[in-house]
Amino acid sequence: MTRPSHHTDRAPVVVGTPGSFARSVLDERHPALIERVRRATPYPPARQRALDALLDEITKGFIEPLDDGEPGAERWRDEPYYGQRWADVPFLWAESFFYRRLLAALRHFTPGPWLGIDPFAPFKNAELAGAEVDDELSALDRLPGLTPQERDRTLLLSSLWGNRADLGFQLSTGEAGLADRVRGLVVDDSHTLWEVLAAGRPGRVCLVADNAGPELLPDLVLADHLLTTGRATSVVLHLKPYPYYVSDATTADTLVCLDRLTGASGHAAAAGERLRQAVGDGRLILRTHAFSCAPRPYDLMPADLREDFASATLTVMKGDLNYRRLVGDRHWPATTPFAEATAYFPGPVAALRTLKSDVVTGLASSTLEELDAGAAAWRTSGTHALVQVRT
Ligand SMILES: O=P(O)(O)OC[C@@]1(O)O[C@H](CO)[C@@H](O)[C@@H]1O
Repeated sequence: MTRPSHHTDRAPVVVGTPGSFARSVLDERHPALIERVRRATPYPPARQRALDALLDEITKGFIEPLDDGEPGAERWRDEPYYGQRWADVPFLWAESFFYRRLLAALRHFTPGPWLGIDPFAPFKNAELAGAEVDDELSALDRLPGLTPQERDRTLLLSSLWGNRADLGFQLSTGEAGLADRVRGLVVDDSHTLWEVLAAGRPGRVCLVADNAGPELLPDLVLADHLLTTGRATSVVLHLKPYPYYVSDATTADTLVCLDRLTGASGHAAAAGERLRQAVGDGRLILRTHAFSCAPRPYDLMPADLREDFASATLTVMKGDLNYRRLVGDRHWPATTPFAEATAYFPGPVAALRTLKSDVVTGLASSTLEELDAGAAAWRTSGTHALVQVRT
């Protein structure tokens, strides 16, 4: 049985009525994703029929549990939402279970020819192969010309903004929307982030990754920077144990990114070599925990994960989903202090996130007023970002 969240006084975001952001994810992104997945990989008839059934269920039906024979089904057995309409359950739970059902439909966990095949790999690979990535990697050669402070800021912000373009997001906004983003930070606690790292050195940093490819590359370069500047003696990179939310980074994606770095030139290649070495001598630790794909907020994390975060000088949470899980996917007033929403967290924690869903905390009331008076979709369009730190 799951223990209750610390945040039960705040209502969770449910998928809800048409017109809400959460509902658009279920009504538009998930059906579109099923179509993309089936176009990207030639699945056999039985898998195609399983995808048809899933599409039918999410658009017209009620939530069905995983088959008893599905590997890991016991983890999902006691959930309270089976038999309900997809629109009536918490958004966090619905999305997570959708990805688990998609993998079940494709036999991702079943011994046989489709075991371990990542249905999102074609999208992730295409993104990583893009010329834009070459440009971003060669831009790293300008780092030596910067002051140490400018270097810190550049690498932190490139990791932050790397989160703007996850593949799930592109499904409904299109490439054009990505080009003209305004780079607006709604909260910038980056000075506190560097202070926490300076005060805690030599220490271990947990970096909870989000997306693969163009986000993971700057995350890895940041990890290298933390190691080479002595801010971290080791970096624990938390990855997803299986494909999730389209573009989330797995161990396989990390290895591909390391190759992409070492295959480049200049600073990128040197960082790639150092990171390979760091994996080899235990200073860059790749970790996957089942809870990383759980449909739950972090306040319900299991003891071993809590200990991991407690032992770190700083835990850095990347991306929108990690943010939703960190503060609970709940209806917080946007001016609720970030420290209040994350009070349960076992150590200092930082969020690096572009805003791609309704939940936000820690805004100054003047900032909130300004945002509400401007572009309607500032919470969900990825045009804004934040660096928040709780010491
Ligand atoms: O965690 P990420 O990659 O930054 O964002 C995940 C995301 O695209 O998925 C959800 C909707 O599908 C939203 O929370 C968010 O927009």
